[in-house]
Amino acid sequence: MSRFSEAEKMYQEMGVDVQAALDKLSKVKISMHCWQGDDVTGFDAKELTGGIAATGNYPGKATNPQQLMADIDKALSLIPGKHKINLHASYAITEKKVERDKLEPEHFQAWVDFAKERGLGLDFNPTLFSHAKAADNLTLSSPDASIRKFWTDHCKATRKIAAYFGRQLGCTSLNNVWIPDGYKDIPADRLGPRQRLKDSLDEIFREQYDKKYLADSVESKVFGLGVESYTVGSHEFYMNYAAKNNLLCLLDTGHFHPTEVVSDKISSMLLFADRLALHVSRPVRWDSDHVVLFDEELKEIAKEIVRCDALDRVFIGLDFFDASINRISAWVVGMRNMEKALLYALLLPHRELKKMQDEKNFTELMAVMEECKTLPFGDIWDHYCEQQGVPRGKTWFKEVQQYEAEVLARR
Ligand SMILES: C[C@H](O)[C@H](O)[C@@H](O)C(=O)CO
Ligand SMILES: [Mn+2]
Repeated sequence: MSRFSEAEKMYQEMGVDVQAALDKLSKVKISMHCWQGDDVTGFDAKELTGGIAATGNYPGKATNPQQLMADIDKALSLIPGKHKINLHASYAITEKKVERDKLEPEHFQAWVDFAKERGLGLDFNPTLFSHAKAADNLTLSSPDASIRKFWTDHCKATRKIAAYFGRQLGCTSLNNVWIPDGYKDIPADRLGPRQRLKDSLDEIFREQYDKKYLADSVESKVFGLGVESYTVGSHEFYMNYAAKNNLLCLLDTGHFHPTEVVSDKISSMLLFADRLALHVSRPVRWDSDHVVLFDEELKEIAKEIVRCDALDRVFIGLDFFDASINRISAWVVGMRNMEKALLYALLLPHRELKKMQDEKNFTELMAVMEECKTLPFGDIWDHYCEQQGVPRGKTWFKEVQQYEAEVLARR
């Protein structure tokens, strides 16, 4: 009997249908963020601003579209499943400089072709940072009407581009608005900037697009570097704005107070909205954007999505940028871990566990939950990787090492 068959039998004894779990996982699309490949630099900017920072100086980062695409290809060859690539507007591929408020779908045609050839989806984000007009960390909430107009036009342009992605690829594109706006020190006026942000958003979202192709989300944050005292786009602001305007609320796991967990928010959000978006990251003491590990909170997030039967209602995207390690390895570890967490969650006997909770059988609930932790999960995961034609175990790392020696080290 193979290790997989033995493992499958053990899961069956717990009441879990392994084949059904593998089948469900193979249909999940995770959005892999392009910006891990070049430390959020983009092709139209020089310096990363906006209260976020990529720290480290690992050699071999992508510095042009060809390199970034080649690196994404390498990473995807080591990740099971068919996924999406998450782009920022700063990754437009243009012959001459095109200002961000003038971007059009054609400036992303190379990405559309790239995605089409590989059967991938594309998600999108306006880039309201790393730009002269965002120098003070004031964009959509700026007191300067010309600055607000520039960024409002930019966001409108990105909605049009994302809708184009959705139509071209036959896969809904999520366009997520995140802005760096805030103040370093205690503000004299909290309402004004939020009122201006609300007005800008009303203008951005005025035009209606087919929801089959475009999903709009807004991402909150608790604080950023240099804007420690006040963030205009707070969680309360965006949760209310999204609910009232039928948009998706995007929860970034690094954008809450350190003892707050996104896993506990998912069920509440899904009770009141059709769809939810996530940026899965790993905050270490703050919004540090470390690579996602197969840790307790990641498992808990995956469990909540699965328990709510919401795999088709939650847009799962990754958001981290570690410049201190091999960037392809960072992608592969994060993506494989997100998938591992989903598989782990799909392999739990949720109905039985829920029944124990409802019957106040908390002793057995704890005992069974603990037993589940030592089921031979790794054998099922290895089988899934083989089934999907990617290396299992740590064999993928050798390929990263080889790519580093042959490609990255020569840049
Ligand atoms: C580059 C991303 O859009 C950015 O990380 C944003 O999503 C964020 O999380 C800012 O802290
Ligand atoms: Mn984010």
